[in-house]
Amino acid sequence: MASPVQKLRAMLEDKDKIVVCPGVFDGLTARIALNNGFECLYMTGAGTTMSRLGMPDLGVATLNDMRDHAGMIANLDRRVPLIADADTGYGGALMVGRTTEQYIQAGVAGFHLEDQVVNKRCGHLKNKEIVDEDVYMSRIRAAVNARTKVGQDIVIIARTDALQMLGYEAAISRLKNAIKIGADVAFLEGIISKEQAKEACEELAPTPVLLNMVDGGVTPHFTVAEAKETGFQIIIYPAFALGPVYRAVTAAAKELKETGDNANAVADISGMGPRELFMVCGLKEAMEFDIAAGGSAYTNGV
Ligand SMILES: C[C@](O)(C(=O)O)[C@H](CC(=O)O)C(=O)O
Repeated sequence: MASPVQKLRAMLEDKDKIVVCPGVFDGLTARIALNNGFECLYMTGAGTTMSRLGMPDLGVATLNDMRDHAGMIANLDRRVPLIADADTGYGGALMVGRTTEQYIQAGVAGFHLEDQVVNKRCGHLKNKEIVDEDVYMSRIRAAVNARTKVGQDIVIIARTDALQMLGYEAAISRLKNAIKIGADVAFLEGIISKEQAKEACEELAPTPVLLNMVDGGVTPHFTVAEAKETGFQIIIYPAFALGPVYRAVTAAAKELKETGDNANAVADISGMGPRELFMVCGLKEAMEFDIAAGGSAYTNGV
């Protein structure tokens, strides 16, 4: 069986293909995306920071938070590659190397590293700060060298946040230089127009380019078909699950608080008791595994 990273590389080699990655932020949202047949997942750092730490995307999550979360998600279904956010790499070159090794060991197929200061923020917020290009290059080089050192593959996605502060030319130049030293995919954060998107894909070709589809951020809305037509080869949706979960849980909270009942919220999942919900997270396979190993706890069901 091809490894997750081999699968991701094969998808990227197909120039007629766009890899669609719903953003997941925990085991349940990952399971829902997997059960709906997506061929690649994206672990959002913003969502991880919010769900795991209850904090905004301001560089609060550490390597340990991110690696543990990514490892859990990547191993739910080893047939489906995971692209995971690795922010700034969490420190100097040595730390970026360690991050790379640990993401590889965790089973992550691809990850992105950016040029914001370690005290970073979501790429769609104002007043970002970036590091000098030589520091950024040392991050990318550290990732490339760590990959070589462990002798196992991972797709390195170079992200630049330089567009907001330095402008288009400087941002593209950073991405080109990152590619020259071994990055596999380019990620221009905070694209502000469809024209800019097209120009970037053309200038960076044949390197695959990733589109970060943050609705409500600075980038205009693209459908998958439009992104493909523009020349992107990966599209990530960081808020794919965050928005729906926020809305649904807020409605349920209001209902229970205001009416003293949760009838509407329950009606939304009618027919789903605990057993059906656990099915979403592999109940059937877990029981089958136990039975196949000779266990008797689940032979009569649950
Ligand atoms: C892609 C991103 O790094 C993420 O954490 O998912 C964020 C997305 C977001 O905050 O909505 C980003 O910086 O664009």
